[in-house]
Amino acid sequence: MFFPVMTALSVNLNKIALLRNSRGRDYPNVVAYGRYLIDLGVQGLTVHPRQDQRHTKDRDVHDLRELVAAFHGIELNVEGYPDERFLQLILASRPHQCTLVPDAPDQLTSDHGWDLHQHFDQIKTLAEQLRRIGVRSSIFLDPDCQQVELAAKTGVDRIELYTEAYANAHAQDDYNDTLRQYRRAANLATQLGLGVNAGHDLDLNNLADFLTIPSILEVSIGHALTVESLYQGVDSVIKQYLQICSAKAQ
Ligand SMILES: CC(=O)[C@@H](O)[C@H](O)COP(=O)(O)O
Ligand SMILES: NCC(=O)COP(=O)(O)O
Repeated sequence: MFFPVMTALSVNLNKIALLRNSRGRDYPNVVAYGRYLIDLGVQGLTVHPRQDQRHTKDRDVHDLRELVAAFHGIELNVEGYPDERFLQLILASRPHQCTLVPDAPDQLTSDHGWDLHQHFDQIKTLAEQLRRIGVRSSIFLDPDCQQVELAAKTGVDRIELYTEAYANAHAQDDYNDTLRQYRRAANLATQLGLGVNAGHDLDLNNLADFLTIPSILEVSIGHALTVESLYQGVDSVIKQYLQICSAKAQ
């Protein structure tokens, strides 16, 4: 089984874009902020341009694609529901990774993974389309071994484990059973040849315990990281995340 030396930190810029959008001018500038994060050492940037464009907009994807192209090894991960608009955006911008999320148009935030009993053919077709254009595919998934087995048969490259249930259990200080479920799903995915990412509600308090699962290739973190940066400053917060993500290298 392949275990990464360290987990890549991909910072989700949605909440930076939300702040920008609230005043109708380009401040904070999402690309400048992304550049600042790259200089601090993050390995990736994530955006989730929702159908209503209330956070990151399609334009941001193109601008960030141009930014990361100037940095060797820095990846852009674009997440979203695969409607026609989103797929055209992926085709035009060619990010390193596209994470498909089963969001409804009016969804407040992502709150479930794909049900592959229902959407197997759709995901199989999309995985093939993404492979053809050279974009790594990932799908947002609950930590459910049946879903992981189906995911491996769709041909996707990776899964992103939806971690809200883990984060909630961790906040209650009662997370061992839940974490075991994630560990089982991650181990099975790795055995079946899938890469494993994770995200949603991860934060400085719960990440280290989650990364005791050795196979996590990438975590995408945005909401809590932005709030923590308000309290502690972004330089310090990113430094702490990078320490946690590289702890297994020591
Ligand atoms: C798929 C996922 O968990 C994230 O993309 C998360 O939904 C962040 O998006 P919001 O910032 O819109 O909540
Ligand atoms: N894929 C998860 C993500 O990008 C960020 O989720 P959150 O940290 O904003 O909950």
